[in-house]
Amino acid sequence: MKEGRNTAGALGLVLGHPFDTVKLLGFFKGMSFPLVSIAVVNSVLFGVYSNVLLALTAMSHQERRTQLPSYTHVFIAGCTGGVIQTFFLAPFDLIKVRLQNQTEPRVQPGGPQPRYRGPVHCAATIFREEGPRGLFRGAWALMLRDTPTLGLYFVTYEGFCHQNTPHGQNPSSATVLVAGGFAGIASWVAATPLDVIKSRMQMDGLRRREYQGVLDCVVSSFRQEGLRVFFRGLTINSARGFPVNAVTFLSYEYLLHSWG
Ligand SMILES: CN(C)C(=N)NCCC[C@H](N)C(=O)O
Repeated sequence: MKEGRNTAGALGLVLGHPFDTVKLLGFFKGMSFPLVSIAVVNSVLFGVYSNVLLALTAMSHQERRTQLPSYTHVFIAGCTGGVIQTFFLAPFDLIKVRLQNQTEPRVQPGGPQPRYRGPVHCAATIFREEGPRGLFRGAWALMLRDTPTLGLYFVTYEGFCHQNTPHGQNPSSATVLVAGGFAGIASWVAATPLDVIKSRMQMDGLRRREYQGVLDCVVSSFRQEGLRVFFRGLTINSARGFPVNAVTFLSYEYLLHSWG
C-alpha cells in the first residue's frame, strides 16, 4: 500500500515536472529586458557616484567609514550619478513605459498585431516612426526627476548607515538593508510628482502631440486633474522602493568589499 503511494507520488512528480518547468519559465518570462536595463543603469549610477565621491573627498570607500564625507559631497556625487545615468536609462525607461501602456489584447492567430511586439521591436518602431531622438522622449523630465532625488537617495543611505554604525566599523547587513530601503522610499516620495510627468511625456507623440514641454505638461495635468495627479502611484512606488533598494545597496556593499 505504502509502496503504491510512493510510486504514485514519483509518477506524479515525473508527469508534473514538465508543467512546473513551463510554469516557472512563464513566471520569469519578460525578465531579460528589465535585467539588462537595471544592470547597465545601476553600474553607471553606482560607478559614477563612487568615482565622483572619490574625486571630491580623496578618500577610499574604507577610509570613508572612519571619516564620513560631508553630506554636500555625497549629494553632489549622487546628483552627478543621476545626470549621467539619464542618458542610459532614458531609452530603456521609454520602452518599458510604452510596453506597459500598450492596451491592445494579446496576439491572436489571424488577429491584429499589437503595436509593439516586444522590447526590441518597440525600440525599432520608435526609431522608425519618431526618429533617433524619439528614443529620448521624456529624457528632460527623467533628468529633472532623477538628479535631485538620487542626491537625496545617497544622503539618506550614508546618513542612516553613519547614525547606526559604531565609529570606524562597517555597517552590518541589517543596517545596509534598512538604510537602502529608507533611501528608496525617500527618493521615491520626492520623485513621484515628476515621475507622473515623465511618463506622460514619454507617452506623448504616440498619436498626436499633446504637450509642448515639461512645464506645459505640469500645468495642463494640474488644470485637468488637480494637485492629486502628482501623487499618483506614491504608495506603490514606496512599497516597491523599500525591498528593491535594500537589496541593491546590499549587493553594492558586498561587491565593494569583495573587490577590496
Ligand atoms: C527616481 N528615483 C526615485 C530614483 N532614481 N531612486 C533611486 C532608486 C532607483 C532604483 N533603481 C529603483 O527603481 O527603485
